Amino acid sequence: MARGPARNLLYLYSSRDNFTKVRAFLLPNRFHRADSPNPSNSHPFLTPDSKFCIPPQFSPSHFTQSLNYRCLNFQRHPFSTLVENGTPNLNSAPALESEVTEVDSISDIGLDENGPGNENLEPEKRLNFAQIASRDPVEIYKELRDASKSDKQSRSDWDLLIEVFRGFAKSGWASNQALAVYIGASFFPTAAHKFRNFFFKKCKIDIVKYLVFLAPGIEAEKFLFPIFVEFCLEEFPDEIKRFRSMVESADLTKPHTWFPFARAMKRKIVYHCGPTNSGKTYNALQRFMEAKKGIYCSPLRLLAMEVFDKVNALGVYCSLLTGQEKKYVPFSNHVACTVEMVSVDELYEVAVIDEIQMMADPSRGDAWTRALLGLKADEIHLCGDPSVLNIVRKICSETGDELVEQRYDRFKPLVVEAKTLLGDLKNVKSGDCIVAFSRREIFEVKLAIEKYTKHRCCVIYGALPPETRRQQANLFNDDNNEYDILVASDAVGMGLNLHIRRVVFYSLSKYNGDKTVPVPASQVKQIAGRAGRRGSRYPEGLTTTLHLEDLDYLIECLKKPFDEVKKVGLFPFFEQVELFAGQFPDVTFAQLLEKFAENCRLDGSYFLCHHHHIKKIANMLEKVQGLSLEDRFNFCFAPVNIRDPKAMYHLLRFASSYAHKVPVNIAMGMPKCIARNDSELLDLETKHQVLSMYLWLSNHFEEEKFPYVKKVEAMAVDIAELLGESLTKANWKPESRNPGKPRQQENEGGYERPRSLIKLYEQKRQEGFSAGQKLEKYIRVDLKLFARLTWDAMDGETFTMISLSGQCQVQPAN
Ligand SMILES: Nc1ncnc2c1ncn2[C@@H]1O[C@H](COP(=O)(O)OP(=O)(O)OP(=O)(O)O)[C@@H](O)[C@H]1O
Repeated sequence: MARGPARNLLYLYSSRDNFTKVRAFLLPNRFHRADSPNPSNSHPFLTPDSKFCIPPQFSPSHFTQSLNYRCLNFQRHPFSTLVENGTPNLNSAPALESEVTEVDSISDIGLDENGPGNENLEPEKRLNFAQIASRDPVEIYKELRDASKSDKQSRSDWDLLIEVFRGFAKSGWASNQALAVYIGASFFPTAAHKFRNFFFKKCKIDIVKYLVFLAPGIEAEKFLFPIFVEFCLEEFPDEIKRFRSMVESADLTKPHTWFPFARAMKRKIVYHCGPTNSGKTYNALQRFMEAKKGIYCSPLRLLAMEVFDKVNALGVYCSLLTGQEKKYVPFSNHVACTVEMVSVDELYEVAVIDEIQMMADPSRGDAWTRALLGLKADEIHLCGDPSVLNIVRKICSETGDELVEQRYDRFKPLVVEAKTLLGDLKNVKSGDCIVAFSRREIFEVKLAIEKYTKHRCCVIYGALPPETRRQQANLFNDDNNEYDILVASDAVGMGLNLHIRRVVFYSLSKYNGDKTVPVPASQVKQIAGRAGRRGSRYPEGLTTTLHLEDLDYLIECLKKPFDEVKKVGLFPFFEQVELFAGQFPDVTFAQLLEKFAENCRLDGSYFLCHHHHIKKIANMLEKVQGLSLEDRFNFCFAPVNIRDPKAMYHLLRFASSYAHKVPVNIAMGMPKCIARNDSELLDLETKHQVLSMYLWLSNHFEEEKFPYVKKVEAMAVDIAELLGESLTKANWKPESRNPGKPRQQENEGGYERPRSLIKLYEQKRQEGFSAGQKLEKYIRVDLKLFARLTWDAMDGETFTMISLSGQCQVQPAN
């Protein structure tokens, strides 16, 4: 007999009138609140593409539907037409295997070699299958349970019955349905096996005949399933309870219900939707500054710092809060923060969430989702491209917030220069930003430009501290110096106000940690869009590629509409992980995260953010004794480059000191002078990252455990300055952080002139074109407009410019 909750479960389930209650009982949401909209309508499991996928048609009432369905079938196909002369039509049954296997004890069942079939019974004793089909499965189960032994079966029926149960045990459908009553997929085969043994020992002739009539397949599975559920509820209460606790503790469904206070508010969401350089953030910040109390949430420290400076300069007191720094400005009611630091406890009049499309970021998306769902603000301004507009609409309909959409267009046109740099960096011009997707390439390009032209280059890439990036940006923006070219990584796409005339893509593919892939169109747009920013001296923004071959891809990316995002990121809070950890007391933290990812339930609009880097840190910290689960969780989010062994070593050291309750010291020598070569530069970068990590930890753990904050801050400022100076003077060949990665062939100067045009010419010559002959190429600009791009294969003089604002401008060679 089932005990405790399982007994209740059985009781509720057993009463067919109580399906709604069963549903509420079976499928509670841990985060469900009484005031959440329509709790009983919530779907218990995932959408079809989630891990725990219960087909949408499933609900406990499906059992009744299933019965009705069978009855309906009978009505449509009268029993007499299916069973001629009382003989069920078994033609559709699959051929039986000759062997009879897996029967525990054949002597336990009554086997009658010449036993009666329905056709052999007197007409009045013939079985009414429609009646059997509509019987309450609870009653059938009870009847079986209470039977002392099984009725005698014919050999052929028995063989077919074995097949039916074999099919049931292997049924993906049944296994999936069983999840809803907390029979896990790994336990399902055992449960199905025991159910079969139970059935064989107790089976009644009418049920057997009906199953034989249904034959192996989905109909038989649907008939058996509710009986199986009754069996499981009584036989496996502990397994069910265990699996249910595990599933519930990994429940990430209905994330909007996690923020009851935000749900209690009627928020107004304003979506500023448009391409880069269209004034979205500017307008949102106007509202932010007008408000009595406001918060600006930034994707980058750098951008938070920019807003902090700008807003204070305009006379609105504003504090700064990032993972690494807390700058409190007295009397301030405004704060500029990084999105991960946003408070969902404070009440604000206006909140701005910048780059809202980053909700879909595979590793950081959860921070944007949390801000959108959880911010307690009367007005929330979202700035971003249109890719997440639909999903924001959906979220607003769930949260009950009002959504206002504001559309924007670029201030200045973005124009593609079809001439390209013809593969030669000597063709760079003042105001160019050359975009390369690796640190190594960035330095190669800088070296080549400075060697072969009169231009000087500033450099911006992700591993540089925000202060250094700003210093380089200022150097580039300032007309009164020789630094008129910017060489940058994709880090240039966000957060800096740069006076770029033309964005030139050095390449349009990048290494993603695994292989080299094309740069996604949305990123290409974002980067190209930096050209011709409002306020800069250039009347329009230009973009092009170094190589002619890359031009098509650039144009394709620019004209491609934004892909609609279908899912946005989520990640469990510590409390959720802690609850889940209760189910697995003996596993490591990395294994725990893995198990959480395997078992968590998500609604269809959400995905679980990547946790590879977290797992890597968790594995490294495994040998550190004395850290609580919460400590481990927090250490795993520290900003560290997991591919940098020195930085990882320092993190391990910090965690060990923390665990041993000794003050965490920085123990790192300060460099005396600027970097003279690439390895010294790399060392400066790493040192700054370690300092930054120390500051981050001091803000996320008890401060007294990190007593050297002031010293570390001063060191970080010094290193950022050294980095800036080093970059200004850098003229060496780059080294790779990743020596294993194959490098492109280099020549003496560290840069080989790309051969695209030469290759093209050679190829065309072989195809029969004579020198000077015009080649023609048609490039599709938008759905209707085609621009004819013509260039001279010999001299590369003629060029065409294609406007993507809908107009085609063909310009003569200059
Ligand atoms: N009404 C305005 N008056 C003066 N300057 C403006 C105005 N609107 C925008 N700007 C300036 O234009 C530039 C681009 O604006 P903004 O940063 O708001 O664009 P955006 O659409 O948010 O682009 P991104 O997504 O690239 O940040 C900024 O330097 C901003 O200060």
